[in-house]
Amino acid sequence: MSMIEFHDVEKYYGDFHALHDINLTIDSGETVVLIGPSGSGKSTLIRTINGLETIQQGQLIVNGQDLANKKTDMNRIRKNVGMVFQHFNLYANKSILENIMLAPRLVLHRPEDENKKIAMDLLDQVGLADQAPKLPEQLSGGQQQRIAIARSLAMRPKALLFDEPTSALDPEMIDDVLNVMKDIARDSDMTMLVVTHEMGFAREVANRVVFMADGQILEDDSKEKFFDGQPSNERARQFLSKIITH
Ligand SMILES: Nc1ncnc2c1ncn2[C@@H]1O[C@H](COP(=O)(O)OP(=O)(O)OP(=O)(O)O)[C@@H](O)[C@H]1O
Repeated sequence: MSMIEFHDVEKYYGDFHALHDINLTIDSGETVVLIGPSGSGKSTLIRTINGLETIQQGQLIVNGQDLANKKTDMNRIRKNVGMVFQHFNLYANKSILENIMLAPRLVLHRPEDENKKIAMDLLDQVGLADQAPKLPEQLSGGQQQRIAIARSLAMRPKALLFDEPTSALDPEMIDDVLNVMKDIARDSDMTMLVVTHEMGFAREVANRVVFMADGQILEDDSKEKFFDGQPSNERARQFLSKIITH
């Protein structure tokens, strides 16, 4: 079953044509890595999926709902599709535990005891149970990003979108975050779309690699074809050789 379907999607920022003729289907449970040069439209594409950006043409179906349909309930989409940002976006004046418990309490009306148990289990899963009472600023960037992932998971979404989750982190913190993401990809039936230049992550857990440039999808391959058989698109090949040698 498909979780996300783009059909002939076009997106403009004013006169600027940011997404051209996007056709992409992501099945439930798949992990797809989206790569491409800076400014190619990766963030724009990922942000259309939970309605942070609107599209002007084509059809975008998420969890069976057509986002162009005015009757579509965006809150329901966002309950099912979580997002992890480059800069964590934690609530600065709330404790780590409260950051995780807030949305399930307000949106899902999850009972307090159950909410706390789920939050503590998630903190344990990301290796940060001892940080529960602290404020975000007392944690490192890598720890904050693991909290942001736990916060998304607390909503029990069907899909998680990651927009360059490790690119604001010091190098020594990147692996801890990637390991949490790899565990989710391997051990759950979550659908994951990940914008990242971390090709080790793609090699280990992605099902597919999608390459974008100039607002278009130029390559959409299985991981095996992308890394072993080489992408057929020349720009994708060049991009791959650059990021892997650097
Ligand atoms: N709100 C906006 N208004 C106008 N133009 C925008 C807006 N957001 C993005 N753009 C433009 O759309 C293009 C695609 O941007 P986007 O952030 O999606 O690319 P990206 O591939 O994610 O880049 P990066 O890897 O640098 O984050 C860029 O040329 C950018 O300048």
